[in-house]
Amino acid sequence: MTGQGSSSSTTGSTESPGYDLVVVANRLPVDFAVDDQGNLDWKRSPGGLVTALEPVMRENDGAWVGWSGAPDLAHEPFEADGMLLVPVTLSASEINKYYEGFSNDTLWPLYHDVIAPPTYHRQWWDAYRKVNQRFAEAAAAQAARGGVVWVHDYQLQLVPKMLRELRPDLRIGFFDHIPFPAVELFQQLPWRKNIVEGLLGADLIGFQRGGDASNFVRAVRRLTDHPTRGSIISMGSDDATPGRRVRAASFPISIDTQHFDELARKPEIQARAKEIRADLGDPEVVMLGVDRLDYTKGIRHRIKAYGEILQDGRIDAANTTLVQVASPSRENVGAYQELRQHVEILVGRVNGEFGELGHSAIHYLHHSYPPEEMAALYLAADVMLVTSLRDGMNLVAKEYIAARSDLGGVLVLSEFTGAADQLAPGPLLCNPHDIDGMKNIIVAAAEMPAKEKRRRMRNLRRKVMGDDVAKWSKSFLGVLTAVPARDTYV
Ligand SMILES: O=P(O)(O)OC[C@H]1O[C@H](O[C@H]2O[C@H](CO)[C@@H](O)[C@H](O)[C@H]2O)[C@H](O)[C@@H](O)[C@@H]1O
Ligand SMILES: O=c1ccn([C@@H]2O[C@H](COP(=O)(O)OP(=O)(O)O)[C@@H](O)[C@H]2O)c(=O)[nH]1
Repeated sequence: MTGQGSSSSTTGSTESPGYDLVVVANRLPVDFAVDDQGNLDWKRSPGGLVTALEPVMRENDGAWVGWSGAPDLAHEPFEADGMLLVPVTLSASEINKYYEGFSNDTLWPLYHDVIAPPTYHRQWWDAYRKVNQRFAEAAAAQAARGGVVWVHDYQLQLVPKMLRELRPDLRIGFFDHIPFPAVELFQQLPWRKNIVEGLLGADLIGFQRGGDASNFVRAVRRLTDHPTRGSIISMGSDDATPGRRVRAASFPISIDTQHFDELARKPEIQARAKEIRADLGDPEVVMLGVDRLDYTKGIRHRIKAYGEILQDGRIDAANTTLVQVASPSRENVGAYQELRQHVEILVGRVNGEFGELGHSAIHYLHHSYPPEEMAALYLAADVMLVTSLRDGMNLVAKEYIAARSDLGGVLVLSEFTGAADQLAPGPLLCNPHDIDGMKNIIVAAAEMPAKEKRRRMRNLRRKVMGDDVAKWSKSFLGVLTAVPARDTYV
């Protein structure tokens, strides 16, 4: 299916067959399922990226290229909610090598400060290249002449260069949702130069934090001969491509703030929050952690600190409860399997020691919840614990703030999140590696007077409520579309 380019769109391309705006991300914004008749069915998946891009996709003539999430699932492009969805098929072996392997067992740990040791396998790299090429070809086939293609995240870092080789007329943006590591760590990667050159195929490379953008520019300086000036990298011309400039800058992502604010004001969500507290036995203090079960999130450090606080008698398990949502994630990757074991042993130990009949010290939930339940959990929680060892942004922290129009609740936030760069001062900042320090902060949060909570939450809401995700996508695309359109078309 081919859309009609529209010259009135914000991406401002010329009339030509194809889509003015093409988003390329590892996952499509839908979940596939087999219906009662055995037919393939899909429903929207409520991810942050969908919310962020939906308004621009609707305003423009948008196509979204991504993987369905299942092996060997071949599906024709189809229309959904005013955009074209273009499924990219991955075999079971490619999921193993490209997604679980290179993306989540090589790049993910390397980019998160080697919290877990990255694994370097040449076969995984081959699969990564091959799959990136497939995504680039799918995007090249959909984009209108002079159109805008926005590539997302570490799974697809080679796509910008591959796409530019196929379609030099395009304006190409890339956004990195996770940290970009210091060059001293990045240099471990045997294919470090290919990754840097892959990204430099873009006109604009966005990062969550200024520090990530600087790390990337340092990697460019160390690993290539491209001249740099501040955040601008000059790419020389060759026979096939004219010279151009690449900009690396920070564009911190946000959430649909209004949606979370409105959800949390609904009487049924407020009633659900009360019900959650009642189900927990109406403790004086409810603490909450919500994370994918990922070793970057500092779940073990948090539970260790909490257990020690109970052990020290600084908080009484009889009137305090920790609810820990640990949603299943990347379950075929060894480091995630090990983490699950460690966390569950730790939870069992703390509960065995400090739980009573009818009252657990920790309520551990290995599930995923819809946004309505998330909003109710946020409202039910006196203290929100975000203790990541490293995190690109952490949207949970922002959602908690957006949900607390009652100005109740305290946010404990790790220094090592992108969110901390934006929100401090306001949250109680912690270093999750410093267990004693974190214990003091958790106790201070639990005991904080209501007046101080209100003052902090008011400040935090001032920062978060005016900075929603539509603003994020508009600001990135604003800079990208300011890049002059190129006439070359192959
Ligand atoms: O697709 P999965 O492998 O199941 O993983 C889920 C997503 O996790 C990562 O999220 C990151 O992006 C967030 C929004 O920018 C940010 O707040 C967070 O700190 C990051 O970890 C990943 O980057 C996505 O590609 C995954 O889809
Ligand atoms: O059971 C769950 C757990 C998490 N989330 C959502 O997943 C996102 C997590 O984003 P974050 O940036 O905090 O971390 P990531 O998992 O992307 O690394 C947030 O929007 C949460 O509301 C959810 O919908 N249900």
